[in-house]
Amino acid sequence: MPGVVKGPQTLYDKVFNDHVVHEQEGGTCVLYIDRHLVHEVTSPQAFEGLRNAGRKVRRPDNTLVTTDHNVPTSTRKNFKNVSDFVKEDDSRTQCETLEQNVKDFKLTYFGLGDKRQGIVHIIGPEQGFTLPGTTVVCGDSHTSTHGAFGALAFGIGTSEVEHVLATQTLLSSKSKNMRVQVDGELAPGVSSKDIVLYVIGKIGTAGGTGHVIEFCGSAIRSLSMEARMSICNMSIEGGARAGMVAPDEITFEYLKGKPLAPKVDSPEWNKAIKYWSSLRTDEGAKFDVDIFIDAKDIEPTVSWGTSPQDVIGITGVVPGPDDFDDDNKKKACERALTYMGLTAGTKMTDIVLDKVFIGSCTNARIEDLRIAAHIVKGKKAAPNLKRVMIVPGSGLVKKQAESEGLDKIFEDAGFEWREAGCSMCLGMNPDILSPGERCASTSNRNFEGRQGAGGRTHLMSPAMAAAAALSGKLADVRDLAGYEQALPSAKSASNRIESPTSQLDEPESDVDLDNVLDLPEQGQGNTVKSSAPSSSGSGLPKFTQLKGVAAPLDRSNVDTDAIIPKQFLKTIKRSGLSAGLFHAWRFNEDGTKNADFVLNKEPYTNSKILVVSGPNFGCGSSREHAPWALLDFGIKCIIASSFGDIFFNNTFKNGMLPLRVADEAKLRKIYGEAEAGRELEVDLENNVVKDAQGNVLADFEVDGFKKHCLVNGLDEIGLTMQKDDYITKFERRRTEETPWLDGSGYLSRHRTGPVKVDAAPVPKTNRGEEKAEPLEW
Ligand SMILES: CC(C)[C@H](C(=O)O)[C@@H](O)C(=O)O
Ligand code: SF4
Repeated sequence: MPGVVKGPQTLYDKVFNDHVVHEQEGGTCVLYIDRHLVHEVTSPQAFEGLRNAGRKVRRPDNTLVTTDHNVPTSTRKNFKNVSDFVKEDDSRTQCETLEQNVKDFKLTYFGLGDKRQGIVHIIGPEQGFTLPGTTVVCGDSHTSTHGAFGALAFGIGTSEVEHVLATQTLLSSKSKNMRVQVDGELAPGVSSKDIVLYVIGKIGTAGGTGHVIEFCGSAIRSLSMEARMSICNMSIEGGARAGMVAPDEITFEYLKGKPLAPKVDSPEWNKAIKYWSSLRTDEGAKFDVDIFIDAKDIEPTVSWGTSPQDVIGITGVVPGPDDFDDDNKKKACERALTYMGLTAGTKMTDIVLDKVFIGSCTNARIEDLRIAAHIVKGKKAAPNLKRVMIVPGSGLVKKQAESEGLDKIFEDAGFEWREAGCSMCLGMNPDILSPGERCASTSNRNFEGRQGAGGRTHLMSPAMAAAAALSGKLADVRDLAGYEQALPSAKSASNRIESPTSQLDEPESDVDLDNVLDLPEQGQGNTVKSSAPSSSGSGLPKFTQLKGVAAPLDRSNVDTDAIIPKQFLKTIKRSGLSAGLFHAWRFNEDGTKNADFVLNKEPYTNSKILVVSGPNFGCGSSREHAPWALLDFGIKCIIASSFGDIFFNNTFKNGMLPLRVADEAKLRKIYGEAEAGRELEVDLENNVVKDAQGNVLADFEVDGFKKHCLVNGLDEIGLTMQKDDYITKFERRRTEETPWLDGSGYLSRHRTGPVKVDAAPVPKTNRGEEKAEPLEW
């Protein structure tokens, strides 16, 4: 059976195995994708790729599009269209490009004129687009959010967005299993955000690399779906591409009445419940890593530094380099303190703030807003704060909050009540921090410059952010009278947004609905005409040997925000991105080059290779702009002890080689050569790194299939399309076994029923059970 583990299986094993279309020797699988979410930042180049190759979107009915990152959160009262509404040229171009693509490829779209618009990870669950046991992807690292439903959900780069649009599959190999078990009762004032910050503090931002985390234990089971989503959302901050929670009654209750979930009590619903109930880890299943946490050890937790692992309980003090053993960590701590303008030993509650942001895909759901409103009711924002923003995660969250009067509570307290979008989580729209400003934020990343160049972020829960807004400093929510009632107990956690059924037939869309269908024409998909030839197996320049200058970079945990900050993500092209490479490090504030940064020094201005001293290079965001920027600069190979999973994957798609050298001594030797300004040679055919004289410095391993593609310059989409028969067969079976996954259920006036695939009946086995022949790539 392809990809199937013999014996007891984990939740992840089950969902993965159920989606294997085909497995080839070496473990690379064609994995079927049930749900594809698309937004404006990571899709333009993917649609362009489809157009250039004359390819179609294979399953428009399983694709849902919205705009969230670039959108202003100012009032939409006078909204007519994005062209007039979005004032920044590059943001507007991205929004307009998305709408053109939606029209051309006939996709379901929630634009700014539609109440269902919102952050992509909020709208999927809200609509029932996210369902247990599905595979969910998006060109966005926080796709891990959807794992809260027992879905296998992970972020992908733009090349993979194109791959999914074209084939409804991805090429993937099995990850390892990691279990994070949190048992016991949470102390009053402690919420799911504190759990996940605490976990990341324990395992580190690379702790989950190469793994899928299953969150379990009594503390997790007691949480609402909203709270579970906040936890899975931040799995990526713990290095894991995906986090999962086994679906249960709380999950099923949440899904009842959601527009795209099967209709409650219908035969489909009953069948679905039976299947969903089987999605739990078998007794005795093996985890590669096990972490046990006692819920009572967790206190309200906040971040002090510039990595999500830099966290501490609110009663603690800012740590200093002496608190760490590891050299890389000492250096990182020093850097973080300088950036954050903090002194070791300062009490966390003495840290004075400039702004508070309650929003993002981590914490902008209705439950989050209810908690924050409960804390601030009848009180006022501290006078020292320049701004307190509440940004609901979606139009529906906003509507629901307004129906409960939460907007009034916030406005009476002096907070701003905004429209839905990503907003100050990363500031691709006008909501940003000014240099040096300090913000209490319910978002997920505290990277340098994340909320605005020079801005300083402290991560925390909505309850803690609300408390901070009242005191003007970081604050302990437990010092406020009545705080216990703000945080919902598990029993009261049925915060379902009533399904806006009327909107199904009458969406308030700003796109011409006659051009927006939700179904492919009888399995044809929607093609945009192009004179270019369709699929072929080749496409990228070949990578065999690479000889050149290697630049030493003395950093650890380099996130992709640092490799290329958000302002450079507004392009709709893949080229010209070197201008943004390491922007905050390479350039001074006045735009001149920082003479101290390695890539500005000779001979490194011509580097072809980057050697990084610390681990976890390319962690965080899924932006493929990071490898594009490196490549545009001339860097084709990065050598480090470890990499963020999504970045690692993205580099291969661009004919680049991320090279893992785990052996510390060997990496130090390579780094030494780079420091001395000597050339290196990376010989992929023989799997070795050599110095300029040809002496071998290290050997390395690369996945066989990935190497094959690099050495031969193969295009994975073309290769996968050659396996169309297998994909079609899988889809037929999917229609038989999980019919609720066909068709998206929107715009019923256009619907004639579920997607019909003229399938010969297939035997009722678990999907994926059929033995496939190895792919001959
Ligand atoms: C724009 C997108 C690629 C990015 C991500 O992948 O996470 C963004 O959502 C972020 O949070 O940095
Ligand atoms: S992390 Fe922030 S920017 Fe990224 S999807 Fe979530 S809200 Fe948007």
